[in-house]
Amino acid sequence: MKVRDCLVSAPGKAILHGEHAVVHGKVALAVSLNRRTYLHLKATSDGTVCINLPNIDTFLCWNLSELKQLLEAGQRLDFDLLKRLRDFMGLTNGNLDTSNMATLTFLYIYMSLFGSGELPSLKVSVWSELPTGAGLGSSAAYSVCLAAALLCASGAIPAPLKEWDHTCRWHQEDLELINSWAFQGEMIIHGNPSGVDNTVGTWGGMLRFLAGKIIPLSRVPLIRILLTNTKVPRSTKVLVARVKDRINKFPPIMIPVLDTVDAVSSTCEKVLTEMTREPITGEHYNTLEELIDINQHLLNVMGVGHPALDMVCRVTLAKGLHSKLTGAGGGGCGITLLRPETDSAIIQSTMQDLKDCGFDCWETSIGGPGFNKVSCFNGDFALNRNDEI
Ligand SMILES: Nc1ncnc2c1ncn2[C@@H]1O[C@H](COP(=O)(O)OP(=O)(O)OP(=O)(O)O)[C@@H](O)[C@H]1O
Ligand SMILES: C[C@@](O)(CCO)CC(=O)[O-]
Ligand SMILES: [Mg+2]
Repeated sequence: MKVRDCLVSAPGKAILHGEHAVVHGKVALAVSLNRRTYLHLKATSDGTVCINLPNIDTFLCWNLSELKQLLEAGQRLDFDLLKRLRDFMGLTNGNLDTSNMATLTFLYIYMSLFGSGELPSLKVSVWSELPTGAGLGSSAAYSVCLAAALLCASGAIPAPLKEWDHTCRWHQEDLELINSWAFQGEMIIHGNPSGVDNTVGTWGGMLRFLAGKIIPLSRVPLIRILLTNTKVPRSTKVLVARVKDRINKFPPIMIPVLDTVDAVSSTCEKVLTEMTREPITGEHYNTLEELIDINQHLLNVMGVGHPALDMVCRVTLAKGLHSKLTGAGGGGCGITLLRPETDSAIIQSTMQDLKDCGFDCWETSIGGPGFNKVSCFNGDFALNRNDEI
């Protein structure tokens, strides 16, 4: 089978409000970041499929003949395939570490998309500017890249259309297909994802997400933030399961907490909208800061805080800045709101204080391009061509 070589990329994300609550049907506000994951897919002819995942030290190859034995003719690909793949990889349920989850996700999407025909020989390399497992949607960016590249290589979606300014775009229905396969990747990595992360990874920009419904927030003010990676490792799957256990244990206590987070997200959305319609005032920023503080406490109540995240809040508050965790929590990253008038000397000294705690810290603004097909190669030559090799 002929497959198209391609290079794709997808952005990471930050959640402003609504992490965890979104898994239980509440609103989340999420935004793409200007740090991305990249995937290069190359057709080969040696009868193997190989993955190079340098961020997680994973370099594996399989013979196509071995993989073919896992496919049952005519069968729809589903959790039976997942089970066969787990057995093939020698995995038990408790054995889903970083490398195994990434590998299983790749094999599942690859086998699902190519399983009804001939398995192609190819090499897939993925590298990322996002910290792995730190709350910035690294799993979703990985899944979106896999879905886009493998769908494109399989011919299930066409190569994206070239635009006048040398960028490429897929049609809405192609993006929906990418998003749905990326969601399956997230299911393997997260267990019970809401879909918000893969949706931001696919469409980019800022959006409101509620029970699978996406409302792009096209008019939002540019907001500067600090992102701080505490470097405390954690797994979204474990944290999502922890919150679920707490909800099951204390429904009358936890359900109102989820409702309150929902109200925080909606109030934040309202303020952001106001900020685009009227002159931005200090009062707008005061409200955004209060919402950040409230939500951070609620996330602690859900059991997804961490002493390192408390430290981020304390260190930044000492400089008058407000922070909350972002993503699944339990470690990983926090976001800090920067006011327009915040002096650059304050920002620099806050960043230094955070670095002195052993954290990584960088300034960014939120928004940014969504998913983009970076380029399509024809052999070693032409960029952005639809030709098959
Ligand atoms: N660059 C990458 N290469 C290969 N696998 C990756 C890469 N980035 C992420 N992954 C996969 O995603 C997993 C991390 O997902 P996890 O959902 O726990 O964290 P996250 O997505 O960074 O944070 P959050 O879900 O809170 O935004 C890793 O264990 C790995 O399996
Ligand atoms: C914790 C969570 O709400 C966000 C992780 O970035 C999980 C999800 O929505 O799938
Ligand atoms: Mg994730």
